[in-house]
Amino acid sequence: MLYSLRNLRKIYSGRTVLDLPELFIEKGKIYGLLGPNGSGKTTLLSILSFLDAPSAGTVFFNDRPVSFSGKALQALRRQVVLVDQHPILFSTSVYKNVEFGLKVRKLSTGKRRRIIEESLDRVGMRGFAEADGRGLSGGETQRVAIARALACSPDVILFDEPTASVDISNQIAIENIIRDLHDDAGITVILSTHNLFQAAKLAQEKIYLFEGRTSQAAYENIFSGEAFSEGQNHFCRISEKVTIPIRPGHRERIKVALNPGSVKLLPDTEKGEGAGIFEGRVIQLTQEKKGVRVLTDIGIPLSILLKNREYSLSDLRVGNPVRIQVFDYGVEVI
Ligand SMILES: Nc1ncnc2c1ncn2[C@@H]1O[C@H](COP(=O)(O)OP(=O)(O)OP(=O)(O)O)[C@@H](O)[C@H]1O
Repeated sequence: MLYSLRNLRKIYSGRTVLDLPELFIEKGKIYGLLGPNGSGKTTLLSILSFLDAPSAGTVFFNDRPVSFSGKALQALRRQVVLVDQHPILFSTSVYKNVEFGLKVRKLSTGKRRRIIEESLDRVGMRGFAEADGRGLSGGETQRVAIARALACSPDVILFDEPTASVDISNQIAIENIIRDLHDDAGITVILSTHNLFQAAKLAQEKIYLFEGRTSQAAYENIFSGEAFSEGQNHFCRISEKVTIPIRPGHRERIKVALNPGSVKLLPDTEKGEGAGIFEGRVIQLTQEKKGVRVLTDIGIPLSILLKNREYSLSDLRVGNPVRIQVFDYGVEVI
């Protein structure tokens, strides 16, 4: 087994944010790590990449217990690399950015050149070798960060939301790169994503996290909140600004899943406030098989699925304002 996690916990200021009695990850597969904001995906990735130690429990890597200190950790960090959600490149050429890890390993100039060119080729960025790393778009930066990771010839690459801040064309390119890493180079990939469709497309195995624990269900838009009633109307308060209508019969703290297909897009002209109506911004647009997924920020990140026709009639753009309505029938208490 590549990873076995036993009784693993991460505790921040007395709060348990990760609680995994048992988790196994096999070699040579692509794993999708799914879960709402704050469910512990990034925390788990930083432990799996040996950048952060668990508060309790044991991580076995290739069947050996990992000690999160000392020299052995350096060797493990070469085998496993994490590509951050917002990678930071140095203010120098793309070439030199990729070269950095290789210089540390004291490889000859010729060997370095070959590895850098190969890595940049794999991500389609060889033409950018002399460009300044700081002048690239989000998607290009992400691709260079992948090349930088690849240059270290790791056995495992972890991605934290690899396509969260890139446009659609880069998203497709990055998904293809990830697929090739697995298919051609046999690298084990673990990627966190909010996007169930992306996980379905890329991953052979899925791990669902909710509030730091693994969960079985593939629900989307999962939130916790307080259920309350006002007369005949029933609500769940998810945050200070976001209260959604729910069906009757619930009290106190509940978990809800909002079906992305039953959230309605309201035209700009339809003004007025009401239960379940929210204003926010478009964060990300993704073409999927069944339609277009719109990630919105309405005070909470909410994913909506629009039919292609509905999308083409709208003028949704990343960064633009959006008005939506949530209905009680689209909210499942789980
Ligand atoms: N350094 C830290 N100190 C205190 N709390 C933290 C720290 N890092 C993470 N947390 C908390 O741990 C929980 C899990 O966070 P984490 O970033 O792992 O979630 P996530 O699933 O990656 O979320 P997102 O999708 O928003 O990135 C959150 O409640 C977060 O506030």
